[in-house]
Amino acid sequence: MESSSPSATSVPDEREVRRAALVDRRQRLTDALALAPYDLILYLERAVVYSDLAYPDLAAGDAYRALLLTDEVLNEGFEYHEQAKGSLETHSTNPYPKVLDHGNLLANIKNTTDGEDGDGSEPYRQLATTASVRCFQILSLSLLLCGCLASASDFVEKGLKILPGNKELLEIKGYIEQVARRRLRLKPDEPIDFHDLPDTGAVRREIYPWNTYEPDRFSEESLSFLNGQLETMAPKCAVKVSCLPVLLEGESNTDEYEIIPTCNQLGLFAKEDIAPGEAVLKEYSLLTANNRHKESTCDACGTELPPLKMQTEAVNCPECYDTVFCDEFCFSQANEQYHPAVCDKDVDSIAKDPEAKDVAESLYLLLLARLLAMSNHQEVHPLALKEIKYIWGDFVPTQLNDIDLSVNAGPPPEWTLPFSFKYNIEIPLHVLEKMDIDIFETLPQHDLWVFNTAYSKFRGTASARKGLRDGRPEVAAVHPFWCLANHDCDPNVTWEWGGRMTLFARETRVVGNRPGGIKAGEEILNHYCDVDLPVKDRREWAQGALGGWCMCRRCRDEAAAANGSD
Ligand SMILES: C[S@@+](CC[C@H](N)C(=O)[O-])C[C@H]1O[C@@H](n2cnc3c(N)ncnc32)[C@H](O)[C@@H]1O
Repeated sequence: MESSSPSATSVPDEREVRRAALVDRRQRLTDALALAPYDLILYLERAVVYSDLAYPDLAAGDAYRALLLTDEVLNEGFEYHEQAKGSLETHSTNPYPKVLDHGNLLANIKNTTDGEDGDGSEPYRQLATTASVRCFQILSLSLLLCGCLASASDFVEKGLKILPGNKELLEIKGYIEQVARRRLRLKPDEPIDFHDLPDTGAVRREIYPWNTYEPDRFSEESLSFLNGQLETMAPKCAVKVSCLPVLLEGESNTDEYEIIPTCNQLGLFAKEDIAPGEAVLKEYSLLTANNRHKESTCDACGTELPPLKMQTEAVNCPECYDTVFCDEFCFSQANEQYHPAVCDKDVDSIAKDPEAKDVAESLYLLLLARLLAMSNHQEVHPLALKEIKYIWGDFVPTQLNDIDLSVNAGPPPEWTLPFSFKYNIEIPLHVLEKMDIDIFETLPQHDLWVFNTAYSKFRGTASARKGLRDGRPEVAAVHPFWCLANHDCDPNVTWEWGGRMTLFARETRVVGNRPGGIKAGEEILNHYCDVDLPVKDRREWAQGALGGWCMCRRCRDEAAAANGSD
């Protein structure tokens, strides 16, 4: 009989109890924001909770929304001025809200305003100015913790312009300089060129404890939904659980091992025999993006349009003439699924023709913009849209991400979601504003954690196509069923993306030149890299999409053979 000793019963430790209390407080503040969406103090309070929970990115997101609301309060002509001012006036100015009583802030503000002759110092204006400095403090420290030094530095300077002697801001400025020196490898006396500061970092990639949209991908319900959808696009395939090698970060001595650790994920499997050369899956997706401004691709499916003279079936939207679709089908699908949300709204020029360093980020952002347009037009939460709901997000368990942060260290290696102020916070909100969406009223659909979750799913599943002009990625798309197929360096399919994403059974296999074709029960094995390359190059190429060093049979055999011959 099993006995239960006191140590066997799970007593939550102090850290867990504190964490649960903070998650609970976050929920109460989120509920309060649903009732008072223009209340900048609530945003600041939630930002502090996010900081305490070690989500500096989410803290920065809330502090930025609070900062936008301070602008609304201070500028009478702004769209939400009345609502933001009204909400702020519900808070006391004596004493000030607790969230503003931080370090020397209130004393500094008092000293600065005591010398003034009362001009413009209506209580709510003073409160808004004080709150803006608190926003700059949270923004600069949080962005520093995420590794976004240029934005952190920008916000610290903006805060210091209002309160030049503020001790907390000066301290943060000092930390930014320390980290900048380390990241730029500067000697202590070398000057820092602030234009050189890195501005991308990493944040936690996880299913947030409050995310109720993530399905159990292995449940009967999910699998039967996915298989129902698959019926028309891949009638000979089924989605099933697949046992995959656990991927390592780089080279290891396990290539020769017979048994390696595995994990369960989803994959595509043949239900019936598939002949060599036969189409395995044909998928149409509107979750596409194009980062060239006036480009000749279909706005809906991303197909390259034929030269103008030859266009016979192409359709221009009669309302916003510049938007072109390859045919009536794409035009009607776009109108059903997303186009009215962006039609004639001047969203088109955002993030187009980016600098070389921003090409990939711009495509991910434009995929997010398309998702938001679909969500807005269809009135479905972005994470509930079937185009991304079931997608693999390469999430790291919350417990592994929950580590102490140090201002001098930068983001820990467990944090794997690339992050920048510009692409995760600023531009997505700008896109929504262009779409005439009130970003405050629609917080549940447009909270930063929602954007981060969508980004987690796009990275690792989106495919991109290079432009003919300069070979840079120009068009990207997410095909939620195509991306269920796992990788192998001896693939049994190959793929082609025109208007549809198509998987074909290979005529011959790479290893041993065996005949192609797929037998019922076999897994559909796609390729995420050029399989004609040598093993080391393949592993390096596939690493981004796979999330680690490829451990397929072919890679392990070839690497072990190469090691043996060294
Ligand atoms: C595009 S998804 C493929 C579908 C995914 N297995 C799912 O459950 O939805 C890519 C992810 O699948 C996993 N994967 C694909 N091929 C793999 C392989 N050969 N070995 C290990 N993991 C693989 C990796 O975790 C990768 O990040």
